[in-house]
Amino acid sequence: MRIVDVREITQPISSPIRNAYIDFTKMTTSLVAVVTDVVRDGRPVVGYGFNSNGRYGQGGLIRERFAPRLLEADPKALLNEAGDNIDPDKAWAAMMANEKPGGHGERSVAVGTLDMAIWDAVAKIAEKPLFRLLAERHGREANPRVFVYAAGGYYYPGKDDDALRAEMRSYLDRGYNVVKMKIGGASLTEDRRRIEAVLAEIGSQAQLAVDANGRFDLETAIAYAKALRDYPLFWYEEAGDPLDYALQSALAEFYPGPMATGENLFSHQDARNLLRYGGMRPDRDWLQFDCALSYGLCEYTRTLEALKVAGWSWSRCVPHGGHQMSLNIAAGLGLGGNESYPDLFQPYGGFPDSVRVENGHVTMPELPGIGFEGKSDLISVMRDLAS
Ligand SMILES: O=C([O-])CC(=O)C(=O)O
Ligand SMILES: [Mg+2]
Repeated sequence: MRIVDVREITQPISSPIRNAYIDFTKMTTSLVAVVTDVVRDGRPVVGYGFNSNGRYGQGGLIRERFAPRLLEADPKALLNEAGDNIDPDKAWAAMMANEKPGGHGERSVAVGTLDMAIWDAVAKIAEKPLFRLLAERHGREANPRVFVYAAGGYYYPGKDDDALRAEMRSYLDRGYNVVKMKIGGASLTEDRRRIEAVLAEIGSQAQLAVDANGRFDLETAIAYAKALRDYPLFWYEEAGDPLDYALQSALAEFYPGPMATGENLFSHQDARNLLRYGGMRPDRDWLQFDCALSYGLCEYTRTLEALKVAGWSWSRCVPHGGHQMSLNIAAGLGLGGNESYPDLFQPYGGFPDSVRVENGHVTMPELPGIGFEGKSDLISVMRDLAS
């Protein structure tokens, strides 16, 4: 049993949207396929992965360092004790050989992409949905019903409050009861008007989260906090720079409601520092680390361990990214839910075709692996890369 090939390609996931920090007109993702010599249902097992969204394709790093290390490793050294499957932690260690600690940069994205594909292959070789495999490994009961919220509310040219309201209404029509919109890409006065328009639209049918994408300095973050705390928001996300723990901590003094952050923290050490120094409150705040951007599930497991040590429940995690990998982790390990982008980043984000959102929840189908085979538009681009 061995990995016989690793393929990668950079694919566009661009759209004319903008958050407070970047536009997505040139956004890309790396799609990878880890091809094994294991045969299931008459075809070779291929694991697939991609790097969530927001960090561009990682082809250079994958081609030059991480894929060669996987392929050059002694195949036996990557197997589990029983010798009947790949051990993802051993594959991870092989990829990270001769990498210094710290300075996580974007190599965490390259590794996270390959890690997703390895876990997909491992669960397919085991002939189980990844969420069931994870629950078994951790001695837990899987819960296939997962909370999801609809992320959108971006700025884009010509979009007025009516268009924003219509967008949010369409999420409610599709079964969501928490929606998210961007702030910080306009003045506070304008953002207040946008928020009030959305709150008027959703009424008591849903709750609203807002996301500043790390745009604010301390003063602006606090000015927004003072305005936002009058609204019944689901959360106030990523007010300041992701690594500015002092800002996040100061913000807590002005914002009694739930805060959320973490999508741009790419290691368990950074996550632990957020818990140590960021003033985040385990009884109400939300952690959004995205495994695909942060060295994958092998590292995410260490992040979850750091949560436990700091006294946080895993149910406070609602990962960024809207991908099925985090959906599996949520169902298998009891996270609080997962992001979803009903209209964006397709075909990568979203759910298998059979899945419907009901009362803000989805129920995972019993598909081997991560479940990409259940999403026809996605599996077709994946099979174009390798099948
Ligand atoms: O606009 C983005 O980069 C995505 C984002 O922050 C989120 O989904 O929370
Ligand atoms: Mg965000």
